[in-house]
Amino acid sequence: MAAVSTSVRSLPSVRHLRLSRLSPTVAPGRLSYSTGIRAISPICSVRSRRSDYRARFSASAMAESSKAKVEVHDSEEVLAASLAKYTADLSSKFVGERGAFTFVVSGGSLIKSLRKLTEPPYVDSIDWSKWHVFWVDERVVPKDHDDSNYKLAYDGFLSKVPILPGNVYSINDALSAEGAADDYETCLKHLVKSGVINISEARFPKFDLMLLGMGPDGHVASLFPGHVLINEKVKWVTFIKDSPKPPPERITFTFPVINSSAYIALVVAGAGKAHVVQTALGDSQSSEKLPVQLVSPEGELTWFLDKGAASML
Ligand SMILES: O=C(O)[C@H](O)[C@@H](O)[C@H](O)[C@H](O)COP(=O)(O)O
Repeated sequence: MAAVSTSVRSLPSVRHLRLSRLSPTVAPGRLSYSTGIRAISPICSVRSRRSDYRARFSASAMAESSKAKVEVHDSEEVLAASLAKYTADLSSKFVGERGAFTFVVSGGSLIKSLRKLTEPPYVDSIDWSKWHVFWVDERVVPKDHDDSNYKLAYDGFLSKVPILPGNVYSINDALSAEGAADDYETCLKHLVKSGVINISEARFPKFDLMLLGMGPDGHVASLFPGHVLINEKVKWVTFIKDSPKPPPERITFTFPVINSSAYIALVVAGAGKAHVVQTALGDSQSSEKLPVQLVSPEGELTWFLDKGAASML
């Protein structure tokens, strides 16, 4: 762990490590705020023409994190409390600045870690009416299927807070994987146009906060190690039909979209992922990066780890 220096805040249960990583070229986010939010239909059924699938850059040429914050918590319970405060603070910042808060979730154990947001004080203090909810990836199954990330988020989070149903942007589950990816991208384009979602200088959607889980193989969203999709540089949303993690058919945001985010939280708990956390945050010499190592937002990246996940750092 060269290149890691410790700067600890006074919170008793939290260890903050400030990482100074390799490339100095990735500047901290310059946020641009748009106004004039218009309500639009959450049903994103307009089809777009797929642009060519062009992978013009190799994954290893993508930017690496210039800096990331790492929080290590005594337990997943404490992690969840910290994640709730972090999210609530960003919600209030963005609602104050731009009148909306665009919030992206993944599937997996992350949703359980959002539970503190559904309890006091946050359930009462957050301005939920300004929230717009998206998925960084989704399994192409019906919304009432046990594998659905929408169902997971609905059961564990959305059904417990007063977010407007019209501000929840789930996939059209009547479409094929390819169709659902096109449809979701078109939906994002409408929301960028109407000012709900910010746009980055590189003309990708710039979400206010994206929460990512990480798989034990280092995947994020549905971007898996060694898969061609990690090189996608043009599309906003793409699809996979051979996901190594079941179910096989999914749609996923691409790295240019993920890395346009103003804030990203990588939420990882459990000793089973300690090895990959060590690889991701350590001084890896390998030229082939894991997907999680390609998470390098324009804005701020914070890792939320419990002791188990951080045990090899
Ligand atoms: O739909 C999915 O499968 C995901 O969005 C995926 O990227 C998930 O976040 C990781 O696999 C971590 O999942 P766990 O936290 O459950 O291990």
